[in-house]
Amino acid sequence: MTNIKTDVCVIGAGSGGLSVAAGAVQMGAQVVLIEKGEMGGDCLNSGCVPSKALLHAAAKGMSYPDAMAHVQQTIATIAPHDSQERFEELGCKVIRAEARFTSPTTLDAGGVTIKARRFVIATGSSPRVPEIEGLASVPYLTNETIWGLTSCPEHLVILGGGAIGMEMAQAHRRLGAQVTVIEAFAALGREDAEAAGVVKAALQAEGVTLIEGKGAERVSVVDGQTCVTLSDGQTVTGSHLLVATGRRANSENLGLEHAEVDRTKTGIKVGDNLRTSNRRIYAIGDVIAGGMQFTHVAGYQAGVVIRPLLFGLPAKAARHHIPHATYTSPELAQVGLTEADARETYQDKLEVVRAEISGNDRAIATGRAGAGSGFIKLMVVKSRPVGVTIVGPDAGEMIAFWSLVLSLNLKMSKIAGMVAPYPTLAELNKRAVSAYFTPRLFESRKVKTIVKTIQRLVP
Ligand SMILES: Cc1cc2nc3c(=O)[nH]c(=O)nc-3n(C[C@H](O)[C@H](O)[C@H](O)COP(=O)(O)OP(=O)(O)OC[C@H]3O[C@@H](n4cnc5c(N)ncnc54)[C@H](O)[C@@H]3O)c2cc1C
Ligand SMILES: NC(=O)c1ccc[n+]([C@@H]2O[C@H](COP(=O)([O-])OP(=O)(O)OC[C@H]3O[C@@H](n4cnc5c(N)ncnc54)[C@H](O)[C@@H]3O)[C@@H](O)[C@H]2O)c1
Repeated sequence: MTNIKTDVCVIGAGSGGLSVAAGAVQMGAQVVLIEKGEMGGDCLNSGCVPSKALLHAAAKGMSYPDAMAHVQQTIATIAPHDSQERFEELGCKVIRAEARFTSPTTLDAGGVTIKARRFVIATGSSPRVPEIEGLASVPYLTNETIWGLTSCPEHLVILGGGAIGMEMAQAHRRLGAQVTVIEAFAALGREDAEAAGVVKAALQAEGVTLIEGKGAERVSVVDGQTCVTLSDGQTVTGSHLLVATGRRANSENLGLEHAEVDRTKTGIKVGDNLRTSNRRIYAIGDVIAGGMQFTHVAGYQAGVVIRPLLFGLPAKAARHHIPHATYTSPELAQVGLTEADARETYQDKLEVVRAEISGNDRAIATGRAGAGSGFIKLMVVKSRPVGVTIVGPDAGEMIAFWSLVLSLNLKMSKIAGMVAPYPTLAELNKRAVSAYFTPRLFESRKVKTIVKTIQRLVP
């Protein structure tokens, strides 16, 4: 039995855990990093990276085996950055075992007892498989197993029209599969409804069948095909079933009861400072109850907890400037409040301004400005943006600019100082800001009177 004493012990070597470990060790702390599965976590091995690689391969028209080879190649290229070797070179002690707390200050990992001044739980999440009659006894895929397919499914039935469901639907349709998405409520239901509508229409135009507002009641296998019976009695039969109905925090089996760390059904409870009910233990990333489950959020939170972990300084995680994007074509990106949420919060104080992709010269020149190609929408309150929605080409790239705007709480007049090179999609940002000033400048009697007066006076 080995005993280790350390400054910081990080559980989980995924997006959040790796960032904390790298930051802490490079600033001089002793760090133990524990991982029970693959280094790199969900994002590298079964989430962001393979899904974006598959979407790319599908857009390029690759064959299914070539697309899956591209997925594996992409993972292999990025993997060294997240590897045990790299983290050991940085100075971390890496233990490949399952961690379990044994007391508020100690945990066990594969027979090693670790006592740490501070712990960071970054154990992520797993697919949430709903309780549907028959589901447990049929073969189904999740984001963890779909990457093992070697030939294109004939008909992929997807349960859940969230980010995973819609990205996988488009990729598989483009790779040649028939695809049906079954969504109990509304597909991309947390997004701006109008922007989600643009994505849904694009997928449907490519041949994806989208069934909304009907839950799956029963699943069975008939003649080797998977048969899903919906709440209205309709049946959908396909060759493969992908379950993409949300995530479940990996907060069980951690021995949290021994560590005096409180959790709810949806994950570990933390305050704005990301501290759990045990003041020595922090939690970041997907494992947090009610958190935003994205890689860049886990990374951002890692940066936030470094302050109290290493310097004993207070720190607070903000949410209002955190963007996210769904990488379908067109992409859908959001930061801050959607129009519906902003309307509820600010009512008639809210101004919404927008610009259409169809009017953007770069989009026109590159054949991406057709009907239904998308838009940018700014939600403005007292001359400051409180939310931005972009649906269209490269929306995920464009939203980063607005994250800075919201983070600095910039006024529209300041943002108007930005100049985008011509011709770029980024000009759309400027166009939306102009739309805010157009009525104030071009439709104002007061401005016209002032200009006329000055023109009479200047020599
Ligand atoms: C299909 C899919 C696509 C996605 N696409 C995107 C995207 O495009 N952009 C984006 O921002 N986000 C995306 N996400 C979300 C993103 O993957 C997660 O938000 C991110 O990985 C969370 O990071 P994390 O550090 O909290 O957890 P993870 O990266 O999952 O890491 C947790 C690690 O902890 C380990 N672990 C768990 N329990 C223990 C234990 N007891 N002991 C030791 N180790 C343990 C796990 O094995 C795992 O390696 C996607 C997710 C999925 C499923
Ligand atoms: N581009 C990205 O950043 C990206 C991509 C994929 C995943 N992710 C992250 O991973 C998370 C999980 O993705 P997800 O798509 O699994 O979850 P999700 O919560 O985004 O969507 C799940 C969908 O499944 C539906 N659903 C639930 N139970 C159902 C049932 N029984 N029958 C039919 N529909 C049902 C829900 O109404 C919901 O629309 C995302 O919320 C996001 O945080 C991010």
